[in-house]
Amino acid sequence: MKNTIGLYGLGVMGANLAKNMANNRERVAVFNYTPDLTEKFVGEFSSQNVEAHYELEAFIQSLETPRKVFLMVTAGPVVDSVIRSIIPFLDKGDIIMDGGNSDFHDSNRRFHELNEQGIHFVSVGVSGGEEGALNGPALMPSGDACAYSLVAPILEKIAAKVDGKPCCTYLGPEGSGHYVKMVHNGIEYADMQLITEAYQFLRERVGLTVEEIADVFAQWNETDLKSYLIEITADILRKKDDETGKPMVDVILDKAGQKGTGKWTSKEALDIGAPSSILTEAVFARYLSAMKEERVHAENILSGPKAVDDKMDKDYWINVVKEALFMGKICAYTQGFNQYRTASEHYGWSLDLSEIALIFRGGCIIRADFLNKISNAFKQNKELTNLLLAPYFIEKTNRYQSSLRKVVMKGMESGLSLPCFSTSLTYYDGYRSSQSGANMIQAQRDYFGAHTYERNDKEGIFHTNW
Ligand SMILES: NC(=O)C1=CN([C@@H]2O[C@H](COP(=O)(O)OP(=O)(O)OC[C@H]3O[C@@H](n4cnc5c(N)ncnc54)[C@H](OP(=O)(O)O)[C@@H]3O)[C@@H](O)[C@H]2O)C=CC1
Ligand SMILES: O=C(CO)[C@H](O)[C@H](O)COP(=O)(O)O
Repeated sequence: MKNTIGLYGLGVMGANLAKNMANNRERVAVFNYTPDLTEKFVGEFSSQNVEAHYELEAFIQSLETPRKVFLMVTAGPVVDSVIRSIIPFLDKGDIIMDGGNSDFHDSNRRFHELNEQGIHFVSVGVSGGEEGALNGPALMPSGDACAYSLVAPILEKIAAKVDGKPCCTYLGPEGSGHYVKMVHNGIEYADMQLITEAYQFLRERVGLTVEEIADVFAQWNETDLKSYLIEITADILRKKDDETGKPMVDVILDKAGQKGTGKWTSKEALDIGAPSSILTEAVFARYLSAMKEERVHAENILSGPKAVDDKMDKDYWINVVKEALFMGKICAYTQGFNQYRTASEHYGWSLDLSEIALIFRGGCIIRADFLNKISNAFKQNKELTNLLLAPYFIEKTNRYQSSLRKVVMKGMESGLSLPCFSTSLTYYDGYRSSQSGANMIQAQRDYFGAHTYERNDKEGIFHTNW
């Protein structure tokens, strides 16, 4: 009997996706570039639904037609070289899926190049890490809708489920699925940075211990802040280092790494004119964190405000920080979904923002209860220009904006760097201001470069002889 799907790439994600498919009664052929990972996979997982292959041609020929090949390999040129290697064994109508964190520009190109050869290409954004890949990731597929309908039964089966609905929906043409995954990661960066700033404020300004902050996060996870990232933050704060007995978080070097998807989101925001400032500030915060040696040097040279030793009411401030964090998250998700809307218009993709929020409810790193509210907001008003203007978010921001202000002011006053909290507030205040100050910029542009301006009292294009 032929296999229903082929999984190429048995690294961290690919191995677990193959197990997930087999556990869901798909007959999976597996292949890896080097035999070592295939041997490791076969050694740790045995299932009558898995057939391991060490020859590429035999792997492809073991698949029922139209053949469905799922690639889970390192993003970038590797994907192109793998596609080139399997093409000779494929027939017209076969389907290649790419589940890696590929740049959507590459996915657009691959979609069209393969289309010309009669091969369907489905971009599949995958989120959920190692555990999600095994037990149910969030999947963001795009490409040819007919091709998707052929792989949908498998993808929807292996995806996470929330309220019985798979966290997997066809999103749009070309590489739009990888675009959705990219911005998901941009939002992920912002969410992580906001949580980090809440933690820093509670520790350095309010004076809570690591253990107390773990309890605070665990308690927040019982509220409207409930989310995977809040949950794991509580777990992280409880973990002690075996060697020193110190909290794990205190022995980890404060230099953040990154693989690039957050940066791509920001570059793309600049290209299409989406004001994703909080997402971008989170990328810059990682860059600044990576300059550890310079920061250590500067600490002894550059002055800040005098140490403040006012006693802060712990219970009062825990609640203020909670509301500030929720407010920051609302602004960050607003920017991410605004970027989807702008990209959808820019590329002509017709992305359904309500469906994207539904996919994110389970399996993925940014899964959170309040994605239901985001989904409802876009479902109730398809023309919604900005999430901040949806009734639920108007009510929340009206209540929480003053808390974000309090945390930013207290933090700034004491010299605490709060890049995403402060940028959230700046974005919120900027968006709700009918008067922006850009009239001055227009005047300056016209003064030095005769770039012209519009007037607010009559139609037309004007220039002043300054
Ligand atoms: N880890 C995570 O949490 C997530 C990762 N992703 C994305 O999934 C993809 C895979 O990630 P992950 O499983 O973590 O990575 P791993 O490093 O664990 O696995 C990489 C895979 O790519 C293969 N590969 C590398 N170079 C080549 C090549 N030249 N030709 C053929 N195959 C090659 C490797 O095979 P070999 O051993 O032979 O080199 C291996 O199977 C990436 O795009 C990643 O960004 C997406 C979501 C979450
Ligand atoms: O895609 C993911 C989750 O959704 C990966 O975990 C991602 O690689 C994390 O990004 P970075 O390494 O840049 O922090």
